[in-house]
Formats: sequence, C-alpha cells, structure tokens
Amino acid sequence: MNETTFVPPHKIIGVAVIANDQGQILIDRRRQEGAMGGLWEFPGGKIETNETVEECIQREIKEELGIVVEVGEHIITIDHTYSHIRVTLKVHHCRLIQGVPQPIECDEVRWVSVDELESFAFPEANIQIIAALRKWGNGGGRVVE
Ligand SMILES: Nc1nc2c([nH]c(=O)n2[C@H]2C[C@H](O)[C@@H](COP(=O)(O)OP(=O)(O)OP(=O)(O)O)O2)c(=O)[nH]1
Ligand SMILES: [Mg+2]
Repeated sequence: MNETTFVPPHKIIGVAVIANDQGQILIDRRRQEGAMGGLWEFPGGKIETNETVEECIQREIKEELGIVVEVGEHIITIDHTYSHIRVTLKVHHCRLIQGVPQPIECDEVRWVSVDELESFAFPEANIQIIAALRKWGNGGGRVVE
C-alpha cells in the first residue's frame, strides 16, 4: 500500500494585541463552523501577497471588527503546526484609533485583562503569546525586569 505524508500548508498570520486606555485587550470568538471553531483568539488573519504585516493587521482588523488601529511594536513570533495547517503568527501590539469593535466576522468580541485571558479557550499556539503578554503587564507596555 502506498502511504503519503500529509504536509500541511504554511500560512503567515498577522495577529493584533489591541489595548484600550484601561489596559484591557481585545479578543474575539471564532465562528463555530470552520477550523478551531468556537475558540477565542486575538484578531488577525493571513498575510496576502505583497502585503507587510502592518498592512495585513490593519486590513484584517477593519474587515473583522470595523475599527482602525495603529500597529506598534512586535511582541513575539510563534511557529506552530496543527494537524491541518502550519502557522507563523506575527504578533504586534496595537492601539485602538477609531471605532467600536463589532463582531463582523466572528461570533463575539470582548475586552479582557491579561489575568482574565487564562479563563478563555484559545488555540494551542496562543499559550506562548499569553505568556509573553504577562511579561508586558496589562497591555500598558513593557515591564522593566
Ligand atoms: N487571528 C488569529 N489566528 C490564530 C491565533 N492563534 C492561532 O493559532 N491562529 C491560527 C488559526 C488559523 O489557522 C490562522 C488564522 O487564520 P484565519 O482563518 O483567521 O485567517 P483569516 O482571518 O485570513 O480568514 P480567512 O479569510 O482565511 O477565512 O491562525 C490567534 O490568536 N489569532
Ligand atoms: Mg481571522
């Protein structure tokens, strides 16, 4: 019998950690249908051809939530292989510039503190993002160690 090895497609994802003036972070719940349905995530999506990560994040955030953000400092890049897809998550700190987040392409949006993140179900790759955020403090900036 012929066995074939499945190599999952590799996608680069722009991911936004959007903070508000209270130091809370915006998370959204992925639609029930589709990959990783019902899990919470930081908003973002796949980088298109000839797009910078900053452009990708701004576009995705406008499409998914209807808000304008300023893309700031790079927080962390995570490489993770799921059964169906390999992702490189390029995570940036962002600031809300304009608008109120709407669940346009997701089921729900919420502002939460960094401490509250642990009570939500995220995809596996997010464990490392959340650990990095704890070092940053509650969205307010880098903690001096
Ligand atoms: N946006 C986002 N994606 C994440 C996170 N953690 C994580 O493993 N992922 C994975 C899930 C998906 O496989 C991939 C993001 O792709 P996506 O399906 O949301 O892409 P997209 O917004 O461009 O949506 P689509 O047009 O392809 O439907 O990255 C996260 O915190 N935020
Ligand atoms: Mg998305």
